[in-house]
Amino acid sequence: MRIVGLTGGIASGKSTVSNLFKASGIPVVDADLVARDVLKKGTGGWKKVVAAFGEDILQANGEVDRPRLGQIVFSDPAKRQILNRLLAPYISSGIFWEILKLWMKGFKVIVLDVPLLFEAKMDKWTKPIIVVWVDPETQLQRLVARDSTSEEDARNRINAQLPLDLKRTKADIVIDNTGSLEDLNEQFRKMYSIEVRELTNRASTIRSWKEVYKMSKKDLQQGKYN
Ligand SMILES: CC(C)(COP(=O)(O)OP(=O)(O)OC[C@H]1O[C@@H](n2cnc3c(N)ncnc32)[C@H](O)[C@@H]1O)[C@@H](O)C(=O)NCCC(=O)NCCS
Ligand SMILES: Nc1ncnc2c1ncn2[C@@H]1O[C@H](COP(=O)(O)OP(=O)(O)OP(=O)(O)O)[C@@H](O)[C@H]1O
Repeated sequence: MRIVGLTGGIASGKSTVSNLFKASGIPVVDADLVARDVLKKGTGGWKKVVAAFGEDILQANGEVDRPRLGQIVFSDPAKRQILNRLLAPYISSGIFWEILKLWMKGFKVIVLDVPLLFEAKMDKWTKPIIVVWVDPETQLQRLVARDSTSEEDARNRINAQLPLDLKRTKADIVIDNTGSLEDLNEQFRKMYSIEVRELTNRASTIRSWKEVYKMSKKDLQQGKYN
């Protein structure tokens, strides 16, 4: 199985590119969705997070108040590190199972969409690595507009990740998403036809599911990605 890595900065356009992959028939494992599942009411992750952050982070129905928890951890690196370390084992297991399910269905190429691919050292699972880049001003504007948030909160969230310009230097393929959606579509089509389609015929990045499991234990489970 070939695992294509998809990453970038917050609101740089990873989900938008993911949707283009899905529309081309390539399945995507979305780490943000896995991270949501492991924080649902009553799960192991939920219990640990409530024990560490207190019941103030809960809504009346017992689910985590995500914007509230976000305000706390994105303005305080030490608290973010606590959250990362608590959730990392659950997220890594969740990602592992999603990959395994796709493997068992017989997919030869899948995309792993992880905002913190480099921070969590999951980049070594994936080849090629696609970084969706956007210029800083556009990134800020899109984040503020999408999440209806303040510029200060948006800057905190952007600064919680490795700089996008640094991620860009680690990429095999860079998609510049500063322009229009048509422009993005065009870049995707070119990249897809040149780079991705032929991957089905090349050697695998992952040879056995045991290897994926071993890696998920070793790196991500330690949660050292702050
Ligand atoms: C703090 C939480 C509750 C805020 O939830 P919210 O719904 O507001 O944001 P959402 O989960 O949709 O994330 C939006 C974006 O924020 C960025 N982000 C999320 N968590 C982190 C983090 N720990 N460090 C840096 N950036 C992060 C990512 O780019 C992500 O795409 C949530 O982000 C969370 O549980 N984060 C910890 C889990 C994690 O590391 N997720 C990243 C996937 S590996
Ligand atoms: N080329 C574009 N032109 C205009 N708007 C865009 C473009 N690409 C993405 N957007 C918008 O920018 C916002 C961020 O895009 P998207 O949600 O795909 O980013 P993301 O990298 O997945 O974010 P996150 O890290 O938070 O998951 C969305 O509202 C999306 O509709």
